[in-house]
Amino acid sequence: MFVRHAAKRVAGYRQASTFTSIPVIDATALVQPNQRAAAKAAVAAQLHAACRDVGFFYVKNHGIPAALQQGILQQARAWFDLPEAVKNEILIRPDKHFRGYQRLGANVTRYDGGYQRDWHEAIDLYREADAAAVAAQGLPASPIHGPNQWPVQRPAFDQLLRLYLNSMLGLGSSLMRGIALGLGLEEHFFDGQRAAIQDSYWCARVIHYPPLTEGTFHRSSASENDASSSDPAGSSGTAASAAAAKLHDAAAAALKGAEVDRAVQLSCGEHTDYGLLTLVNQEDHVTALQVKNARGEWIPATPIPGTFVCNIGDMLKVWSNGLYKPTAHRVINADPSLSRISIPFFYEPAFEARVEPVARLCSADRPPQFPPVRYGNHLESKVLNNFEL
Ligand SMILES: N=C(N)NCCCC[C@H](N)C(=O)O
Ligand SMILES: O=C(O)CCC(=O)C(=O)O
Ligand SMILES: [Fe+2]
Repeated sequence: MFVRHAAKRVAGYRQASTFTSIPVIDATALVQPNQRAAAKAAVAAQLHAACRDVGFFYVKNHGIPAALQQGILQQARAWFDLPEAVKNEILIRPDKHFRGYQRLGANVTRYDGGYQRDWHEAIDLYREADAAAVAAQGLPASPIHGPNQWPVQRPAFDQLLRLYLNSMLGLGSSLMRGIALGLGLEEHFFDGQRAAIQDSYWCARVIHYPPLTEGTFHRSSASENDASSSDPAGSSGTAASAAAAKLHDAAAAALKGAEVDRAVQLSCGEHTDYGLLTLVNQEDHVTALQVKNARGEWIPATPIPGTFVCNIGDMLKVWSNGLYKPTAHRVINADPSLSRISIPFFYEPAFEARVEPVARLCSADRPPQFPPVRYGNHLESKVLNNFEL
């Protein structure tokens, strides 16, 4: 099976696709030391086919220990069981750099002409970026730069999460090396030489999806979710946080009045991811993530124990000059008796990365399809517009 794919390495622009299942890829050759080049190339060819034709794949034998992959889900579940007042100690806010705990309904999915609240609660974390250090490098400030609000209310979770995120950063970079090879690029293409700041501006979202059948979103609880009225510390802050608050107010004003009543409440609305590569750690007991194929059919990403579900994001579309496109997906947690935990880890470009079609993937037939974009701008355009806090 390896050999057949490996022999057939063509970068055609076949348009995805009427896939009805999601391929499973064994990552051993990318994550274990001293692997033969031919073995890496074989995995790279599978990644290439999956990214081009589906935009989604599972990885197995990824090197993250089962105890860590499972343990972090269990710890997360216990954290979400804490009283609301405790969780609100790390409430997400503009002046907390959009990091921390988002309550049910705080995150929204935008549609033409409106938005709908997603039916989940979550903790958002990003690569920590110290504002003073950013300034010292002569780089511009961002409302997103800052420290994380770690879930210190449960130290065991906090500690395991730090270990987990570090491990996922390693796995993300290993898989991106395979993807670089699959594109016919130098193995380390995505490692950091693409940017002024060397590191991936990774993101992680620890998510709890209650069953949808607990009721569609109530407008009354929407107003309870008004962070500014319930948070005495909200007014303190520096010029930077004032600027962040102002930016956010402008975004919120754009959202206000545009909340739409859609017939169907979703756990997470249809979207593509923002960056390079998403790795989803999901509980095994419920199928809720769905992936859209070219016929508009929703294909379930049924949990396969021990794997991560992976998908590519908007920036890989640009870098690959449209050879790879991010695949739309959504979450519907419909079973009334089951709640679900998932932890997507987003391996992203550096904040300052200038993302543009790679010259080798452009030709006279196919000139650059996208203008260059600074990843930080793309991220800000999403994060500053996807919260109704
Ligand atoms: N945080 C990242 N990168 N994940 C993508 C989240 C997409 C869901 C969000 N409601 C939206 O519509 O954007
Ligand atoms: O919960 C999941 O399975 C995926 C969530 C997702 O698509 C996202 O947060 O970007
Ligand atoms: Fe997603």
